[in-house]
Amino acid sequence: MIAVHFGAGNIGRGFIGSLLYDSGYETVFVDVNKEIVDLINERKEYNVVLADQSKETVTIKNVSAINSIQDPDLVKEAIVKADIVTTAVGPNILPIIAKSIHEGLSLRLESNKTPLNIIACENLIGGSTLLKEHVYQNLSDTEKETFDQYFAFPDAAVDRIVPNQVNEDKLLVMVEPYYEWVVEQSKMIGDVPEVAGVTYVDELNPFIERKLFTVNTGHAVAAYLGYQAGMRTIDQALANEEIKDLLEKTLQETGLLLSKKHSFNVAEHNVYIDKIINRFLNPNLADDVTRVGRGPFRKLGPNDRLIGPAKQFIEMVGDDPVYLVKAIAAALHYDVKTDEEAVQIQNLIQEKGLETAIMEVTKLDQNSRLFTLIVNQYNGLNK
Ligand SMILES: NC(=O)c1ccc[n+]([C@@H]2O[C@H](COP(=O)([O-])OP(=O)(O)OC[C@H]3O[C@@H](n4cnc5c(N)ncnc54)[C@H](O)[C@@H]3O)[C@@H](O)[C@H]2O)c1
Ligand SMILES: O=P(O)(O)OC[C@@H](O)[C@@H](O)[C@H](O)[C@H](O)CO
Repeated sequence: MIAVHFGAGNIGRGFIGSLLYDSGYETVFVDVNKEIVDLINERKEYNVVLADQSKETVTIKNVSAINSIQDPDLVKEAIVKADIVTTAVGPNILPIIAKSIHEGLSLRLESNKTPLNIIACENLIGGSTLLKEHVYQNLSDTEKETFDQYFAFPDAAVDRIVPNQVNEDKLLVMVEPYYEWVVEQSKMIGDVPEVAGVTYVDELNPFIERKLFTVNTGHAVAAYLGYQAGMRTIDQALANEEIKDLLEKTLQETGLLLSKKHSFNVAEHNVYIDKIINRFLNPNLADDVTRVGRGPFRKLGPNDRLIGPAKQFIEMVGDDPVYLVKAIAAALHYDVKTDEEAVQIQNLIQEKGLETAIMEVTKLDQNSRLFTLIVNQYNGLNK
């Protein structure tokens, strides 16, 4: 069995590649990072180390890699032979890889008319659906019908904290022991691929919202407040009782929304929240606040981990989301010079003013309740 995986980065090697190997796949990584591609091809294996006291090491074998800048034709040929295609490149890169996927799928139709699932393993709601939209962008109606007959883009939720790697061995990845990969089976085509550790569900929305609005909302709170307080890592940020308290209160807000919207059992959800906070406290991860806070433009997007639950909290709970709004204001203050999106937001605020910046980033209506709450919080009126 052959898996083609776009993105041989932290989650690609440390999570998806690892589960694919466990399931008997030969994995072909596609990446633009020459050093990583060359090393994978030279060694044909890499190590994954668990970030706990055991420091257990697993060697991932049966891997190769293609440099999609140097060898675009090899990417297409790999897609022709693939039994599954997965991605972990970051939401902003999906439109870029869509071109190779489109070309690969078109070539596949000439010689291998078997069903294929393409699964985006990114932190966003409807990631595979978005990828499909980009792949289908320039197809005629007839081509779309043919693609629909053979290809599917089931959405997924992936959860495993993989920090930035600072190892001498450039292929080694240190990962937390915990992981969860949930895939929407109702949107799949053909036989369901056997991937160890994947949970197949009929409806993904409760799972992706539970993950994004707990793990990633919580992470964002720790990162943006931690950064403001001068902390380097997430566990250091949470050693500060005030930040930990704000994190817990924010997750109570998203928990209230999630329980109401998806009829989650409140006690069970609280156990989930505690488990997530304990994962953040793992001192072996040393997860930089700047990795977790990266890309604030995306993270302040209308359906992402901060604005998404805050908007829905107002609509469904019928109250003001106090702590989510504090996190949003902290994200608007995030001014890391090496983060292009942070620089973009700070420039917007300076050049066009706070209100226009909030509208452009969050797409909120300036007459909405949430917009007013954010402006007041940012200006220090809501303590
Ligand atoms: N790291 C985590 O803890 C974690 C956990 C769950 C989900 N995710 C999600 O996984 C995705 C990847 O995150 P990551 O932490 O692994 O980032 P990363 O930067 O470590 O990996 C991304 C990889 O994509 C590659 N890439 C960039 N442009 C490409 C292109 N055009 N074609 C092919 N490859 C390309 C990069 O070279 C890099 O190797 C993101 O959507 C992230 O939200 C991350
Ligand atoms: O990957 P991002 O930038 O969307 O979010 C940063 C972190 O919150 C994220 O990578 C988590 O570590 C991950 O989602 C845990 O499953």
